[in-house]
Amino acid sequence: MSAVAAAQAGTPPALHFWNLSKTFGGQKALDNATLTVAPGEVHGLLGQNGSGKSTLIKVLAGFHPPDPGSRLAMSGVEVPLPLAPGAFRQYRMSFVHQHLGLLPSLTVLENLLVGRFGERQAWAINWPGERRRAEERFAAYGVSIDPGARVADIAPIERALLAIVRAAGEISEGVGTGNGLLVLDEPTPFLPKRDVERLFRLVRTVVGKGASVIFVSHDVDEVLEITDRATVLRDGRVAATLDTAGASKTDFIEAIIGRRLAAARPPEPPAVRGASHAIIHDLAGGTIDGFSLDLAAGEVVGLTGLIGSGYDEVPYMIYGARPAVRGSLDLGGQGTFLPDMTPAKAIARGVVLIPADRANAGVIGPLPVSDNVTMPVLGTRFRRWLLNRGAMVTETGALSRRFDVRPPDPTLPIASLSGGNAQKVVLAKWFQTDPQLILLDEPTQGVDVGARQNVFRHIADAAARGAAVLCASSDYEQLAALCSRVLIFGGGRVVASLQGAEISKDAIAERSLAGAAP
Ligand SMILES: Nc1ncnc2c1ncn2[C@@H]1O[C@H](COP(=O)(O)OP(=O)(O)OP(=O)(O)O)[C@@H](O)[C@H]1O
Repeated sequence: MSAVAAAQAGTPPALHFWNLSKTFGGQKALDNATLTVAPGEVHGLLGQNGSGKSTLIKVLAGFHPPDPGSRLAMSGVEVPLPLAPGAFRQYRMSFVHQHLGLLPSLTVLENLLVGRFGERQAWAINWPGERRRAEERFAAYGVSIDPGARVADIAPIERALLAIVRAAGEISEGVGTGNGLLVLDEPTPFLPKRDVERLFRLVRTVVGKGASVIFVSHDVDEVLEITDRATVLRDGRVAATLDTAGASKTDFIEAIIGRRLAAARPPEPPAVRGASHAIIHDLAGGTIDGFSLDLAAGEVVGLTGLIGSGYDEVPYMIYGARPAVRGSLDLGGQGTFLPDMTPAKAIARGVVLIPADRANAGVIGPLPVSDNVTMPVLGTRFRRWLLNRGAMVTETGALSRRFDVRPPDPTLPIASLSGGNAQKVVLAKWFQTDPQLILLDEPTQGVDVGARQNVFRHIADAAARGAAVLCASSDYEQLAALCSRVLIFGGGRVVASLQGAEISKDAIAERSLAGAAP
């Protein structure tokens, strides 16, 4: 039965939140929100960075207590709030977060059983029997993964499928009323587009077995493809609940950003200009086998390809964060042998890296935004021998406003910002140094459709001020919006190059797939 048909037939919703509010330090992250998920429905949860999506999920997981007066019912039965941590299990809920929660050094089977280690000693587990059960479980969900493989050795898509099968298993083995609810909190940004379809097939199998799914995402195309309905949050309130089949991409974007799409058109790619500014010669290491590139000042060059093609290793090797075995970087006439490069040397030469994994590599969570932002320019913030904290906060406040960080309060710990706003802080932190060479890895991952334009503008501005930009990304639309040249990798080498008017989302996709062909 379809979700809408079930709702009409009077079946109680799998989940019904109402009067849901959550206040942090006087600010409402959720403001009287309502969310209704029908049985067997895939329900999208969308909204700009900081709109309250994660807060809602964390209330459900028992991580945040909501404000008094908030109400929740599961399968028609009211549930007392706040939920205790872990209590979600007794309501047949399970969560898959972006980082999947797997232990890479353990096998697939051990990861499936890890929850039982608390109940039983490892020796008391019947491993051959469990392996058979795991194979049956994978087969029931149409997934093929070797239970004996180490999680570190399987592909990212297989890790995502494993995490979902594990979570779906927790639901089906759980007790309580209803058929269960699986929460997928941005499960796709680390996946190449080609693999997302496999993940969606699994989601359809999960709902086919009767469970409901909440799908949190910034990707409107994916939401249009996989959801039955979607709720859009804006500033903690519900801006719209849309029936996906009857809604267009424009309807979604308008509900998310509260204005028409026209204002959100990407900027024209900057034209190539100027003489050589950064020359990378014969870089090799990891998957990369001989990469050379001559970048002009003001040029934005994209690097892409399928997973495993090596394009995403290039920025880290130039920065000295991954070992190179040969190659050189000539920047403004000064040469560096890349096997000797270190991040400290790179920064001293005006090279900055904005990593994809910013939670681990980009910021120090417990420190205030101002401390994080000041790190690269700390030497300029001393007055006599004392750190001028007042200037730090004032400068960071101005930068936060320029980069549209919300809320623009430099004294907040960066861990309390939403994911997309933390990304804007990382950009502000490095762009203030007026770098010569900017290395980006998935610069708008987790950034909403509105703020994405802002990030593009800052990258284009930095290029216009004379920096050269190298941007590794699997988001072809983003590359088409940003770059004057796109290099496509296959097997560690550049296999195709697109320039100017040749660049489009479809042309990049086509060349990437061709690059992977034997
Ligand atoms: N622990 C916290 N302390 C203080 N404020 C918080 C905390 N967690 C979230 N907030 C604030 O609540 C608001 C909603 O944040 P939330 O993380 O729910 O947004 P989001 O929609 O998930 O954003 P994103 O798409 O960027 O992940 C933001 O203004 C955020 O700064």
